[in-house]
Amino acid sequence: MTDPILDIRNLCLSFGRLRALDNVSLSVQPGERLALLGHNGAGKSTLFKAVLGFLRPEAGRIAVTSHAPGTDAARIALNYLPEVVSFPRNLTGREVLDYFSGLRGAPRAAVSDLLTRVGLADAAERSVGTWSKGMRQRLGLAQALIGAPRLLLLDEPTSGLDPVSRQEFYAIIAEAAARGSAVFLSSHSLDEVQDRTDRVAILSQGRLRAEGTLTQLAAGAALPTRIYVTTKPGAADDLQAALGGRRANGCRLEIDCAPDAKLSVLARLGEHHQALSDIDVAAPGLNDIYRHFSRHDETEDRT
Ligand SMILES: Nc1ncnc2c1ncn2[C@@H]1O[C@H](COP(=O)(O)OP(=O)(O)OP(=O)(O)O)[C@@H](O)[C@H]1O
Repeated sequence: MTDPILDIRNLCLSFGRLRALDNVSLSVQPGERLALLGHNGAGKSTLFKAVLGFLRPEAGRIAVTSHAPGTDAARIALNYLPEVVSFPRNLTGREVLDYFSGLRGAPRAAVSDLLTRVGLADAAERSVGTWSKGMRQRLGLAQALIGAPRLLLLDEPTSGLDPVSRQEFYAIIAEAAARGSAVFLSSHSLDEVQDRTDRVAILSQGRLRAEGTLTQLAAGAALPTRIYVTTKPGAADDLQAALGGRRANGCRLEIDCAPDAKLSVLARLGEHHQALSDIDVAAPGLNDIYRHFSRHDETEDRT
């Protein structure tokens, strides 16, 4: 395995008595997209601010391309998109990107391509003050892509984007990852990151509750596969007596089983095929997994 672009080890950071981050360890490899999920106040922005060098942890360490946060080498290696972007209203989109390209020492010749890639070529010569929130967010993404940074740090980057723009956003970060950038983004939208990131980390009350691919998290949570059975009229009682499960209504049964028992349950249902109208099988999704790993929220106190 190559050296991680971002390496966080045993990070602890407090605001007074509040422990905002508690022994958090994470790493992101080149070309990898890691999504950080967590409720409001879980510590996501605090973690990003520590990676940026804006906040100092009281314990643990962070390395950005092996450099300490806030050093010139670390700042050159990463670009950041904050949750709420703000640009000078009187500058045009092109002038904003020209300005940030200058700051990063990146070629201005690349600005037109960036504007086109984020769908802002037609608006490029208009002042940003006349743009919609979604357009400004897309300009923020273009700004974050300047100079092909080794680490892209994106704090709730799709808030304010419509569904089509969200899809396009994830296509653009997939391209950045394919070129070798490490992508570390936070989100509240579980469905959104499910098929669009390589790994997921779940932060709750400042602690990392789980981290891995969706398959690994699903296995760790040992959540059941749910089989939805619709019966022919009058057949539900007999089928429930034979196979168990919960009645959802007069002709619908829900049967939970371990993922590796799914085929044998389906085979048993096949023996009763004359009683069946339909079957749906639902594997646990990220929403179920997220709920499982963040359920400590209501019971723990981190002060
Ligand atoms: N400067 C600060 N001073 C005191 N407490 C703070 C400060 N910044 C954050 N906190 C607290 O630290 C905890 C984590 O906040 P943080 O902003 O990192 O959460 P978050 O996961 O980004 O939340 P959200 O999804 O709402 O943006 C919260 O309890 C917050 O109130």
